[in-house]
Amino acid sequence: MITTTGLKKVYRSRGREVVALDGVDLHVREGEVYGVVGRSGAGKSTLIRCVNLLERPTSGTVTVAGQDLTALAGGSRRAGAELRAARSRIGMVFQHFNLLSSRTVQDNVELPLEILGLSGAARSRKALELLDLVGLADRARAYPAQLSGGQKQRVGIARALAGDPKVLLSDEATSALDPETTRSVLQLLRDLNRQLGLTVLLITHEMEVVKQICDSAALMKGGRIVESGTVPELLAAPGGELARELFPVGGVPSGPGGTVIDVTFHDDSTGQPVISQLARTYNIDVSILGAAVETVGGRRVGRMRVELPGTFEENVVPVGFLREQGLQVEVAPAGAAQAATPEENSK
Ligand SMILES: Nc1ncnc2c1ncn2[C@@H]1O[C@H](COP(=O)(O)OP(=O)(O)OP(=O)(O)O)[C@@H](O)[C@H]1O
Repeated sequence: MITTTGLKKVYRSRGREVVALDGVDLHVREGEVYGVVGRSGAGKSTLIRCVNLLERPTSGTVTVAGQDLTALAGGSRRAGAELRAARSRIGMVFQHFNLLSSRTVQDNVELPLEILGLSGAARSRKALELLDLVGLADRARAYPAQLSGGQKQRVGIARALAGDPKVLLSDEATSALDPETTRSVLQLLRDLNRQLGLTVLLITHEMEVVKQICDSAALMKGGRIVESGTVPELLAAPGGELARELFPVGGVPSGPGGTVIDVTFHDDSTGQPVISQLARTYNIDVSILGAAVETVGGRRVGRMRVELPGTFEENVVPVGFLREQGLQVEVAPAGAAQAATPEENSK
């Protein structure tokens, strides 16, 4: 649904060059919620602004719903008619809501419809429908100053949906909200994603956002995507930074001579007594070093770090047994597992 290839953005200011995007290849599938995370300055805002061409990339292409936006005329200051039309099909929500304080809630939602040239009656009908969808039908006549932060963001979301977009971009939509309001706004985005088949690309610096609603995620550093994949894939990636941050599980090995493995299990296999089966079947002592079960993207995911006696070679069969039970097994990253060599880590 959204594809960028070789996306590069270089800002030039006062004779200095800043490479904000350094060759970003992003692929967001239709109907998924995709989160881009990274520290301040990683290039997240630039990326999202390049996706709807609010910022014109220095090079590379952006395709949304099969249309190459970079081929359309115009840019950040003055977009051509085709680009304006394409943009109206891409909704965007902002961290600070960007509502007009002098307009009522309903009039804020009607604004993009005015620009699209809808008649007064059609605008009003559509705005009320959208406010109902975000749970604010009774606040249509209120002004932004009379709303809570969460309600303001709901208005922002209703306004973003005015052009019936298939794609919604979210620029740190929950960063200004408290944790409880954050959860309810994220739940709304998830519901809209499912109900309307909306593809959502969001940027955030909060791992909780990825945990709660993302199907896929990417980690940005220095203008590049350094890790990406579906959330289950990321959780299973050995030593992956996103996996560690999404779902930290620690545990110190008892000493040298053992093999430390991280076992990840999903919905079906949570609650199965696989570790005791392993110990019984192979008559080995299994030490559990750390474990946790969490809900990530609406699915129950468990992770356990266990230590098996002996070298990795001696444990090939027990590891194979765990994999046959549908579990993802990776040799724990170096440092945790003294017995593991780099080759073993990549097995
Ligand atoms: N208009 C601009 N002119 C010059 N440099 C810019 C401009 N916008 C962003 N940059 C620089 O580009 C780099 C990436 O910035 P960007 O805002 O995309 O990062 P970010 O990950 O979104 O960070 P934050 O969460 O702090 O916004 C930074 O070094 C930033 O200083």
